[in-house]
Amino acid sequence: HSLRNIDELCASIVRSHRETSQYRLEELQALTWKVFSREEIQAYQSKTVDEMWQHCAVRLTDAVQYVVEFAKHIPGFRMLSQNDQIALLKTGSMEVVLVRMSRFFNTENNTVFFDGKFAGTEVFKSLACGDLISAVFDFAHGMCALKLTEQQLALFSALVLINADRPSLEDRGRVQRVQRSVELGLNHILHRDNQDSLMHKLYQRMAVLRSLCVLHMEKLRWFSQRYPLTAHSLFPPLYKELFA
Ligand SMILES: CCS(=O)(=O)c1ccc(CC(=O)Nc2nc(-c3ccccc3)c(C(=O)c3ccccc3CC(C)C)s2)cc1
Repeated sequence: HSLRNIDELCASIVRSHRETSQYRLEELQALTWKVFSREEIQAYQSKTVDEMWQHCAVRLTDAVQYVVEFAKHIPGFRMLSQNDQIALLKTGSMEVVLVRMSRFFNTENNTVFFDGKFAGTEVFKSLACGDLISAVFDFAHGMCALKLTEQQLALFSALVLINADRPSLEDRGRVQRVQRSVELGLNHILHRDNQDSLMHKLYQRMAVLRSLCVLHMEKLRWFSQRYPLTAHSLFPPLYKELFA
């Protein structure tokens, strides 16, 4: 890998991240003061469990669509077989959504961007999965503490996605080669920013992400057993394809 290749790799991943982010950082930083009123919070809390799950699943699926676009522009991702691309997205897309969402987390009042405003954990009460919600908020706090730049976040997101340890990969070797080049890119960016120490913290974040997504799948299984109609007919197809 000549330095030129690594620079080009980083540039294309950063460009793809920028072009597939639903919201720009400055856009949402201007919105952090917009929180939900008592009446709006009441309205969310009086939704039934399946209404709120469906409401969130639609937004989550929207965010996942952008991550699929991001993946398609990562050099080497399109060279992988269709099955391997799906396998990586099946397990990685939710993780990248969580990494991206943590950019729009207001640590001052512990709120996350949701439905156009910033929501505290109480907004999600009717989901009946408080442990998942608090784990997501804790993860977002941890990510904010690292104060990643958009470029570092772009390379980290690509590394979260291109993971050769994912289950049911056909050509693990080829995924390893793409993963290795993305790792070199992230190392290069962190070294250039004089933040080599961030690398091991980012690997710790990846371990937390994996446990978060296991929790998400467990809750989804619990939900679809309890509300089979909603899960099978009202959830967005992509959500079912990737998470069910
Ligand atoms: C991701 C791209 S982005 O531009 O950063 C972006 C783009 C769009 C938005 C707006 C948005 O859709 N926010 C959502 N927030 C939450 C949420 C919810 C509970 C706690 C914390 C955040 C959503 C979820 O549905 C969610 C997310 C993680 C785990 C669990 C769930 C609940 C599901 C499984 C029923 S959707 C925010 C940020």
